[in-house]
Amino acid sequence: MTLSSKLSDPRLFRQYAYVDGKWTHGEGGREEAVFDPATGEALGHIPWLEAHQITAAVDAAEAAFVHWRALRADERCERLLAWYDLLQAHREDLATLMTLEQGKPLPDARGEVEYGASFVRWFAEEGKRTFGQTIPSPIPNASLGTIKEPVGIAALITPWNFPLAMITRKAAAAMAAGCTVIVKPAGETPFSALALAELAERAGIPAGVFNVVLGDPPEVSRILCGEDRVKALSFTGSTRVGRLLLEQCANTVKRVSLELGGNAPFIVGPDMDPREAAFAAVAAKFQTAGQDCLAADRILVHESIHDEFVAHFAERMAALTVGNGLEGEIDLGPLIHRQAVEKAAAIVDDALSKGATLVAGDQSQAPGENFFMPVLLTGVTHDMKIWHEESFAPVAGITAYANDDQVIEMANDTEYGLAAYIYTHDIRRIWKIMRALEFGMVSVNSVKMTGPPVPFGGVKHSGLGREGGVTGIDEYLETKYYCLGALGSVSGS
Ligand SMILES: NC(=O)c1ccc[n+]([C@@H]2O[C@H](COP(=O)([O-])OP(=O)(O)OC[C@H]3O[C@@H](n4cnc5c(N)ncnc54)[C@H](O)[C@@H]3O)[C@@H](O)[C@H]2O)c1
Ligand SMILES: N[C@@H](CC=O)C(=O)O
Repeated sequence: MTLSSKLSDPRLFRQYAYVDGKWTHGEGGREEAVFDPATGEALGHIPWLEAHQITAAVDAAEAAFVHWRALRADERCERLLAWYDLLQAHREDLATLMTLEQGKPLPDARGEVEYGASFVRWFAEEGKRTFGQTIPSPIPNASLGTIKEPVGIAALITPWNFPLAMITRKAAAAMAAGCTVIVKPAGETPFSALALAELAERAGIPAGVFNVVLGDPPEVSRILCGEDRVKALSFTGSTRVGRLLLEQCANTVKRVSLELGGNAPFIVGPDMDPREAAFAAVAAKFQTAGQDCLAADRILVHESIHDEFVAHFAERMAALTVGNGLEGEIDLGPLIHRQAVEKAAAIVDDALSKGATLVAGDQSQAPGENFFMPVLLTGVTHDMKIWHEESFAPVAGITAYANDDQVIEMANDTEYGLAAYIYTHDIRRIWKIMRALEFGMVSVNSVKMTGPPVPFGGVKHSGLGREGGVTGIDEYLETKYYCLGALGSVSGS
């Protein structure tokens, strides 16, 4: 059964790049297979564009920028809202495409389509609020002020774990600001990006405004980062690659926003109900099969409730179902590829070799070579990989702590600073710990913490800038100051 036959609208399944409003082959004959991580079967192929074709995408985005920026904000808003409506109308097909290429269970994929679409709607409206300022002038007979203007072409390089929402969270903001975009999705999950392009075209978004290029990642980024005409780079992905891209953008002094890796602590206070906290921790750990920048990587439990918490955590974890995301009632799909499984196994082996205890996790039960059964470790310590590395896998590491000062030090003991969780009902403890944590986002007594109004982003090695919220569009805007002199005497200036 072909992938197209699984869609009610087969034209959403595209196996070409999308440049200047045209579906584009690679002229060098290079291509890459895309696999269903659950079955290992090839879903299709995508071309790798040649260097001159990436440059042609910049040419197209440059030409389109002139007209796109000239539209009124409400005209851009109309087209973005049309795109939003089409994302909603095709949610089922988009979710099916996503589950097939990324592996997440269908309900999670539907949720991501909704999540991704919500950024399009949010920024469609935000684009009408790019207000400037008037400034009381210290200069005689002059009027001063500022105007917000689009930076120009934005290159957007995105990951495979949220293959649709990580694109729309960037592209919608950039396009609402009046910018044109060149998206380079992850090779593991290109079809969600290409379906976005198909629906952008149907929404009346002009050729050259939303482009999707495909190719060898280092080669593509070297071209886009080295292009002086590309004025902004927004990257979501690993800290390792984020560092590379930041360096590559230095010569052209681009606006750079980075959404990088996470290593979230999940802190449980002594006043918490152990069962309630444990069930929340399972949800925070195993979301997206642990392949989530917000996944709870280090679970820090007050010593007074540690053993009860571990028992409830193990009970809830044992009830999780692992399988093909297209099947019903699945909690965890596969990891994205075999290397991810091997990395997860290495993190577990490293922890055990350094004294951790394996409470649960039997890989012999895995239903396929890309699956990794949930693992629960206790006694995790500072010297283990699981403490410092983003596991990006369904591996939970729990350890006990004695007091608030100690848990703050433990939580901050990482180069990452994206998200952290605190579970306690003591308001003084909440305020003390939240203020002391070195993280961009802190969620108290809630696993769910994101959405379009949220300034999403991290500190330390988890990134630069914020996406979403009322500041996300600023990543794609310049502030131009003007001084209108020799106006003759005007009152109040
Ligand atoms: N902070 C956030 O909002 C957020 C959201 C989702 C994922 N992430 C992070 O993304 C990572 C998982 O995604 P991933 O595996 O796709 O990340 P990755 O860094 O391997 O790849 C991300 C993108 O960069 C490209 N890329 C890879 N190597 C490159 C290179 N050498 N030069 C240029 N481009 C290159 C990939 O093709 C992909 O498009 C995790 O670290 C996760 O925490 C962060
Ligand atoms: N779950 C995150 C994506 C990171 O992996 C989000 O909500 O943006």
